Amino acid sequence: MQVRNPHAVLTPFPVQGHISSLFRLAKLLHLRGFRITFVHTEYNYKRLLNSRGLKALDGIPDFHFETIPDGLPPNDDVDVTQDVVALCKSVTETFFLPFRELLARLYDSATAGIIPPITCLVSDLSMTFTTQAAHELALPIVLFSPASACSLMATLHYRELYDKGLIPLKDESYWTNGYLDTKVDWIPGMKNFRLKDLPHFLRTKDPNNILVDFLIDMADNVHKTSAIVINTFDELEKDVLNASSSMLPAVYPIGPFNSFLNQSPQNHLEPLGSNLWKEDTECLEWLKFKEPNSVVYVNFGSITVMSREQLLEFAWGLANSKRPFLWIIRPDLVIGGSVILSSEFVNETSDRGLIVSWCPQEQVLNHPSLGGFLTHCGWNSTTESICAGVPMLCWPFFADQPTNCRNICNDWGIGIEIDTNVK
Ligand SMILES: O=c1ccn([C@@H]2O[C@H](COP(=O)(O)OP(=O)(O)O[C@H]3O[C@H](CO)[C@@H](O)[C@H](O)[C@H]3O)[C@@H](O)[C@H]2O)c(=O)[nH]1
Repeated sequence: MQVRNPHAVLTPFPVQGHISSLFRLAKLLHLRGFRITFVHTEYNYKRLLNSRGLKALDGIPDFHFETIPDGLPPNDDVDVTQDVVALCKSVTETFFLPFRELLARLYDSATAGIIPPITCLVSDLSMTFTTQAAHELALPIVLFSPASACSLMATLHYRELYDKGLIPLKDESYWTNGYLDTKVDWIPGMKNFRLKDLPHFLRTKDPNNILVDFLIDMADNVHKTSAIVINTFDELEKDVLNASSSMLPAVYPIGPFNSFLNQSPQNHLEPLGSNLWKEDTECLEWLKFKEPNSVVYVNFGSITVMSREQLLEFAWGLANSKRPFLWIIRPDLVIGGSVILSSEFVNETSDRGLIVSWCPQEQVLNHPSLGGFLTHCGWNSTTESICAGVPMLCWPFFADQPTNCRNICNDWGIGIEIDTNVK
């Protein structure tokens, strides 16, 4: 009898930071002999082809892509992956049916002997509809957390924050009135945390906030699966992982994925990438001419936005640091459109600063010229920086970033936080 490869269907939440890490897990599974079906939204699939070339997703045996619509109105001018609220709403309301249809098609192909039958689904925690589809079709499902164990644990306690009356916030002055300094010392495995250190979605006055409701649904859904994979490792988050063992289904902290991938022979998978923006590789050439450990690398990930004033603060901070810097400014980083930096700034920094719109971040972080990383503390950036041994200067923007920042600066001692008074 012919033995067929196990077949995993992986479904990321359709934003860059979630796609990046699940894609790495897909590659690791493929290296272990799995057939992979990786499910993108139609929109993101088009973006990948645009950024990486039409052939970039073809030709690797047993590594396949499928697409489902994202349910958002077509818009060639606006990047829909940047509107997290709209995406969450659409995930909840529109993704289930096309996903179930896709599984039915894969089932038919497997029955016809064209592909191996689906062994299991591996889905981002945020894609809760996949659990229902798995149960309806009697398929095993494993959930995947692209964020840290600590952020997951905090999110699992959002309902309790409500029950204790700590959220929603009572008034707008929470930024300045010290309320966010309120101690939260009852979440298992998380010592000395304050409200401001928890994933930032709780900073709302709205009792029916879409994102908070979305996260509470996500937390409830966690208990409907048999296993959770987290892109973290025991030594980094021992306390919270220990605490989670009695609260959650089986937890597998099998990260950091980038490190395991880099240790595996994976040249044949090299052409497969997950960056939705086109990478500028010339910055790697530029880095070659810089002193070891000298360059400040500045990157705020794929979703952070900032005001013109904030951008200018960073610009002049970099200019006044007198250090070489590589700064990634996405075209949509600044609210209200791109900013042309003054000729004064350009003259001051042209011999030691390089600005590009997207880079191969892991290669940059591992370059010997890197000295430090000014980061928004996205979990991928955090783990990539840890693996590369690069200290961090932290400017958390939203989501799980305050939690990561707290761990980086207080528990792990590998970064310092920028005190943000500029809004
Ligand atoms: O120029 C760039 C910028 C980013 N990246 C990659 O893109 C990913 C970005 O991920 P992350 O650092 O986690 O930031 P976000 O894109 O902001 O990710 C979202 O998703 C993460 C995982 O859930 C969360 O931790 C973040 O808070 C959330 O904003 C990383 O793998 C980077 O290496 C590049 O390759 N080149």
